[in-house]
Amino acid sequence: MHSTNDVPVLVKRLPHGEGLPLPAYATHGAAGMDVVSAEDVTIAPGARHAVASGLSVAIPHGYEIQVRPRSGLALKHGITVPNTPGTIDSDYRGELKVILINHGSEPFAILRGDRVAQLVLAPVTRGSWVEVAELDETARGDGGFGSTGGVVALGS
Ligand SMILES: O=c1ccn([C@H]2C[C@H](O)[C@@H](COP(=O)(O)OP(=O)(O)OP(=O)(O)O)O2)c(=O)[nH]1
Repeated sequence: MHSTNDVPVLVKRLPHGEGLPLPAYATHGAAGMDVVSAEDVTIAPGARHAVASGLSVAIPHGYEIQVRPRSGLALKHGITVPNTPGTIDSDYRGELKVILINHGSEPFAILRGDRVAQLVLAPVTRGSWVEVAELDETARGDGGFGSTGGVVALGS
């Protein structure tokens, strides 16, 4: 594997992606690269759309790309990624798409070139199952789903 600070990712522009900027980090410390839309589309309130990026990629084995929402769009317009984080597999060669849902009350117009989401390159740890008849005991046991306490403000 390459240094986790600079992992080359092969990217191919599709015909409808010509002329658009590649996904890019907006600042030196940004975790995600902003990705732009390759299409004009309006998402009605409550509707979903797989937004074209105009790109296909070949991520090195051992990595994935996570498609995450942009907080500004979420806060101001209710636009988010319903499958967040979307998973781009290292063996996927189709077009990278950004699934967006409009939780707002107004139609949301996207213009070609608008930054719609961010892409986070991340290492993947794969596991393998070890099947056993019994698991070890712990103090938590089967407690979950709020077993350690609720929300103070709600008195629960
Ligand atoms: O936000 C996303 C999520 C997925 N994909 C592409 C890349 C990914 O590698 C492929 C499959 O995604 P996923 O495994 O999440 O989809 P699935 O519904 O399980 O379909 P499949 O049976 O094709 O794996 O679709 C995107 O372009 N954008």
